[in-house]
Amino acid sequence: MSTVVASRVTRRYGERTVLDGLDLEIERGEFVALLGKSGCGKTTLLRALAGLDPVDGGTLEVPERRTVVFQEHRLLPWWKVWRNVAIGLPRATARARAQSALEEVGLDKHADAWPVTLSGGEAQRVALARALVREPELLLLDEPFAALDALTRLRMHGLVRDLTTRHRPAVLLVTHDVDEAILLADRVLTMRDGRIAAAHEVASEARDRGSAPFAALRHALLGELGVVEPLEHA
Ligand SMILES: Nc1ncnc2c1ncn2[C@@H]1O[C@H](COP(=O)(O)OP(=O)(O)OP(=O)(O)O)[C@@H](O)[C@H]1O
Repeated sequence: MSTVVASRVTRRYGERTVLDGLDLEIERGEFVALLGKSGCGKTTLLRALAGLDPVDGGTLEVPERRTVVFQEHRLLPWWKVWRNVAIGLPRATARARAQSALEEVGLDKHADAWPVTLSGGEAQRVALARALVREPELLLLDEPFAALDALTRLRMHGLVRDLTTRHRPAVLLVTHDVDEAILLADRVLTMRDGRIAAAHEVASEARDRGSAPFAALRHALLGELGVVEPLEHA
């Protein structure tokens, strides 16, 4: 069963058509990564799915319980960490639920800290806890690791994989990082001319960075993105 069904979605900014009859389905519990050249409309699609921006045409079916993690953590500086996680939760259980979400991202000891005292990676883990505490059916990730250093990013990949395997939301990850897309997603999509141009299922062998399937998929994706020439006999 699909959690997300986008059908013939269009979005225009003035003369420019950014989404042009786009179709997309995401199954329940499926992790989908979306790649595409800068400015091709990835964030526009994600924001439409989040309900943050309208569309001009087509239909969108998305679950009520959906949350977004952005590139920047967007924690409120005047609230302690746990309160940031607990925003909008019923008061009686807020602290306990926030605490357990923070435990899941390894930050329960920071529950009473102020956001300003956290590192970039820690703040982004709090943002993840804040998203997951709501038990979303759809988790939208808009380049959430892009601003992190390489080592922290790798740790975040492991964490996100663990968390999504445990909670099983449908996930749409917008990223520029081809390796990240392959390592995290069940399916990698590329976007071009306002539509999904290609879809690749990721075989479990391809999640090994040293493997031939990883290299082949990486090359195919970079070819689709116009970064390398496609292999003639791929
Ligand atoms: N509010 C807006 N008003 C006018 N044009 C916009 C607006 N938001 C986005 N655009 C344009 O729509 C196009 C798609 O933008 P979008 O942010 O969705 O691309 P993207 O694929 O996420 O890019 P990037 O990878 O660089 O983040 C761009 O050309 C952008 O300039």
